[in-house]
Amino acid sequence: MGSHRTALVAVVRQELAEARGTARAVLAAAESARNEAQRRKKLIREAYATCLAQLTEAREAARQDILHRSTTEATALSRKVAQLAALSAPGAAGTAWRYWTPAEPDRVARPGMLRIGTVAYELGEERTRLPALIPFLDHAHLNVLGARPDADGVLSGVLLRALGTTRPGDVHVSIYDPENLGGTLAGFAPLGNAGLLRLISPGGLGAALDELVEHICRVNESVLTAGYASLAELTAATPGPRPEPWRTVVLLLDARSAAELSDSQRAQLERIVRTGVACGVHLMVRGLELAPHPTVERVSAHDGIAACDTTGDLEVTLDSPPPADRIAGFCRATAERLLAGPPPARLADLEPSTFWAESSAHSLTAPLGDSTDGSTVPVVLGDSTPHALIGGPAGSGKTNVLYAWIGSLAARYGPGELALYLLGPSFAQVTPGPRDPSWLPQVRLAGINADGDREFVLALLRHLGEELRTRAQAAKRHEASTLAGLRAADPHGHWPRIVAVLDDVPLSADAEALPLVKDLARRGHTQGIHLIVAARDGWDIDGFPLRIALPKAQGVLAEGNLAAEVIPRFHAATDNGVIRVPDASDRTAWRSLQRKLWLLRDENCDAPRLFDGEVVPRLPDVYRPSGRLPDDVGSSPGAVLGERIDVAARPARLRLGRMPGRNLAVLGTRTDEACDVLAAAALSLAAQGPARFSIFCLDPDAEQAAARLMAELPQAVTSDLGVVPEPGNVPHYLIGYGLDTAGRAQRERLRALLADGPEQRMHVLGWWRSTAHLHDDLAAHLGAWVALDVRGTDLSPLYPQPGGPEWHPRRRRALFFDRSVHRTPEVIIPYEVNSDHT
Ligand SMILES: Nc1ncnc2c1ncn2[C@@H]1O[C@H](COP(=O)(O)OP(=O)(O)OP(=O)(O)O)[C@@H](O)[C@H]1O
Repeated sequence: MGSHRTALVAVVRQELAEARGTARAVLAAAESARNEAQRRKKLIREAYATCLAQLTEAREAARQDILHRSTTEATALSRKVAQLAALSAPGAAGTAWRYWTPAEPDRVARPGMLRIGTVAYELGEERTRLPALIPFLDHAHLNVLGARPDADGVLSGVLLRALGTTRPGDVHVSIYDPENLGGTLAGFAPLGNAGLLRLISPGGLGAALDELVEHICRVNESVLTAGYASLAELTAATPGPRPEPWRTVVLLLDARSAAELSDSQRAQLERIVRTGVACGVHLMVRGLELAPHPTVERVSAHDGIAACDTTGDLEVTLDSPPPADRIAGFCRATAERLLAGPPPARLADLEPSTFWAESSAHSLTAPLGDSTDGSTVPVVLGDSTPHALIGGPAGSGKTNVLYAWIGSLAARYGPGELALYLLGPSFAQVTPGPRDPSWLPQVRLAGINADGDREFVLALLRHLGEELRTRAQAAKRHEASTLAGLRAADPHGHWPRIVAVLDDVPLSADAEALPLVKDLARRGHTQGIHLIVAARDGWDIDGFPLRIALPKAQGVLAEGNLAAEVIPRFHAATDNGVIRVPDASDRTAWRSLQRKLWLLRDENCDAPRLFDGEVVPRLPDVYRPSGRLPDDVGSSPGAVLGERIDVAARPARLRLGRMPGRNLAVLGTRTDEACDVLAAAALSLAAQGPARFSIFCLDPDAEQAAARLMAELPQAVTSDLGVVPEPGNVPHYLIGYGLDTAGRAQRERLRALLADGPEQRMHVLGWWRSTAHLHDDLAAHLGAWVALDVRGTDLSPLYPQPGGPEWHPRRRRALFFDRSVHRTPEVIIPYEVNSDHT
């Protein structure tokens, strides 16, 4: 029993121990599960916190980015809006009263918007303002409602800006102010002095409205007849002053006076609202609500704040009214200017709406200036007025008239229609210069500083004579009798009208030039060649039917026409009336026009040739030996001696063929020029092919020049004329300096060379200081000479006619005579050869 119990106890114990063990295990598992759950919970918490932080960060970054972008875009947008506002209301239309000055626009400018205040808005941290603009002239009537002082301020501001952005006289104002009888806008009263302002009496409103409606009918009729939809369109298409001024009618009403308006007055007002803007009639109404219409701009103003149709919901802070003294000062000045007449046209006002759009087939028509009413006055160079004479005393503005005319012509007729030859002291600026590379594309030739070079004037006249002959022959071939006919028969030919301008060129006493001018005047116009001559008083010539007289000019206009006596400064009188000439000599204005035309030119258009009598031409590089020379030299190489005084600036050449007398004498005491002539001759001969040179210098003053020439010439040797060089196939030139002092033996050899050399291709090019040492035995073999400071009579031994040629020596000019070519000698400009290398 005891053992049974013991066994039972043991079993129970055993089971209890097992149960305890199981319970412990379950507890341990439960604990570890709890730990795991807690760990997970912690992890989740941490992840949640990280996620939250990241999200916050991302949200902040996105917010900053959006903020930055919106600020940048808003700044750019606001800048653009500000630019747009400045463009829509430039200058006097938009500047604050503190800085305000009136600005007269170009004739072609159209009215823009006008500022009445500002609109504020937030830009980032800042508060910014933009001008609040409303339309007026050509666009809208203005209907201001609200508090009286605010409304009056808006009205006076808009009226002042409208007047200050248009030309004096272009806006007429009528004011109906039944309570204050004009006192409300008293500052504008001075406009009345020039007829620009009218007060409508309290009983006169009906008549005034009737008259406005009639005016609208009349304007409408002429606008529609001309094929336009509005006065603004007609004005834009019509050159000159406005065909009709704008009419601005200010009605200052209050509740009582508004209630007193009769039905017919209200009906007339409605008509004006509907039709006025297209006819330049604008209402400015306070105290009465106009019937809604697209052309009515409504402004409601209270306590310095306004809302208007153009700015919509935006609140406008109104500008304070313009200062009364500013209004009065402006109106006084405008009235005075108007009474003094409109200002003269500017050079830019002579420009056509399209450059180079005209054909010169029948004439050249261009305005020279405007008349006192502001309309431009065209001047015609054509069949009945082919040539013009501009006369007036010194400083009266002749050159200025020429510039105005040239500019006006050049703006209308392109280089295919017009070619200009200009001779006068001021024409350098139409050619390219170091400071301004532009030129006038129609100019073929400009001559300046030619006072001492009548040869240049003659060359130009002869060139025109040549052109006349060429055209006459072409016309004959095509059986045409006028330029228009020739151009029609030969449409691919190049037949521009030619205008030659001679400004202050001494012609009257020139027995050679005058017949050439007369001949051109008589026959030029049929071939499209026109002359414009500007001269001081005392020059008169037949064949110049178009007369332009400057103040105090004598004998220019028809007898009995005293206009020149009475016209003021900068005016010009013609037989048809008085012209106010713009300031065309103003460099900035001229350059601006020239630059525009220059940019229009064709790429093949050559720059004009400039002849400047004070500039010494350099020996062109093509006449210097450099690079590969031709193997063969022609049978009569040409020695280049200087520049010919002609239209094309060609070199004067002396042909040195195998014929007796083909030698050259350079005569005169001006060492530099003599050395330059010899150097140019020798270098240009060397540039044409194989040649030999012997340099023979007897004058110490010329040694340096002789040495320089030696250095530049290939195959040159010095010589003392001890032996006469052997003839050969290659031409041989003996360049002799200061041959006056040659000894007897040298002279003998020289004579032999002069006499027999040329036929064996040996030629002497020699310099003698005077002709005294050129005895007949030498002179007989000198077929050509270049004379510097030698009197004409001293040249008689070398000249076929007794007494020698007529020659008045002057610096850097030489008389060139080649017996086998010239009938009379020609004046040349010796090239400068050595200025750049010493
Ligand atoms: N319409 C004008 N408006 C303004 N200035 C002008 C006008 N016409 C001429 N002038 C000025 O008057 C001055 C003299 O003009 P210009 O040289 O044209 O006279 P001119 O008759 O050719 O003189 P001269 O006979 O001495 O050559 C110049 O300074 C020129 O700028």
